[in-house]
Amino acid sequence: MLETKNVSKSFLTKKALEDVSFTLEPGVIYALLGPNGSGKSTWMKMAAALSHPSSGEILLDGEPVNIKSREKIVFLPTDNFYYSTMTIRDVGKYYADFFDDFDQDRFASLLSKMELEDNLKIKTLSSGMLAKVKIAAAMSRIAPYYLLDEPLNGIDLIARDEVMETIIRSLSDEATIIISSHLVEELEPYVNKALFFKQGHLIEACDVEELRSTKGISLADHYRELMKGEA
Ligand SMILES: Nc1ncnc2c1ncn2[C@@H]1O[C@H](COP(=O)(O)OP(=O)(O)OP(=O)(O)O)[C@@H](O)[C@H]1O
Repeated sequence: MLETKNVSKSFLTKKALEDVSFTLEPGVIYALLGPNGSGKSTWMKMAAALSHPSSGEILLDGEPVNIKSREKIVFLPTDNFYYSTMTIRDVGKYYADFFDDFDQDRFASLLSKMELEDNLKIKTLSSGMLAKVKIAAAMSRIAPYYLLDEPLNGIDLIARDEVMETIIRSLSDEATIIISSHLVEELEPYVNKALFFKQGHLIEACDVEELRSTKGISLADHYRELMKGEA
């Protein structure tokens, strides 16, 4: 279980997150939604043990997340962390060296689904192609938790659905995934639950199917309602 308990995070005087609590359940696909600067990446980096809460804690199976928890938590950050001279094949080797759970065959198959040749150099890729390589590498790890920060950035409209399907198909039934994105409509068909951040607060957690059946509104419309007044 991945539990966020009363987590706050400040950068000097800026409060990026304030008293946020929620638990990610196994086998659920979550959308992490909120306007720019609402704290989504800040939470992901802390859950990936790349930074620490100012107060509160994030617990993986009862223990505060730490370097060791990276074995169970796959994190896809927004920035590019590959060397420009690497080929896509080198990216696979680099992951295989770092992570025992990295599945080279799955990486090859995901690259082929996304029509990427593994002899291409990182510096020659378009931003959409690079985004696909990052997704293929992350989803080739076999882990219980995946945290994807804006994975669809740079990917064209037509390819987004294919990429989302590739992500979802790569998951085992028990795996938990949380995807942050501003592309609410694109995420909607694939997610079970949504967490809404606004100005550093978790303002709502909802079940997407329930939203449609009881309120008769889409996730995107619910988002618009909740974020009214935001720039
Ligand atoms: N290293 C940092 N130093 C100072 N302030 C930071 C730092 N990282 C984040 N912040 C601030 O914390 C707040 C939350 O930022 P965060 O990146 O988590 O938002 P976000 O919801 O991921 O935004 P976006 O959708 O634009 O990516 C913002 O006001 C941001 O300026």
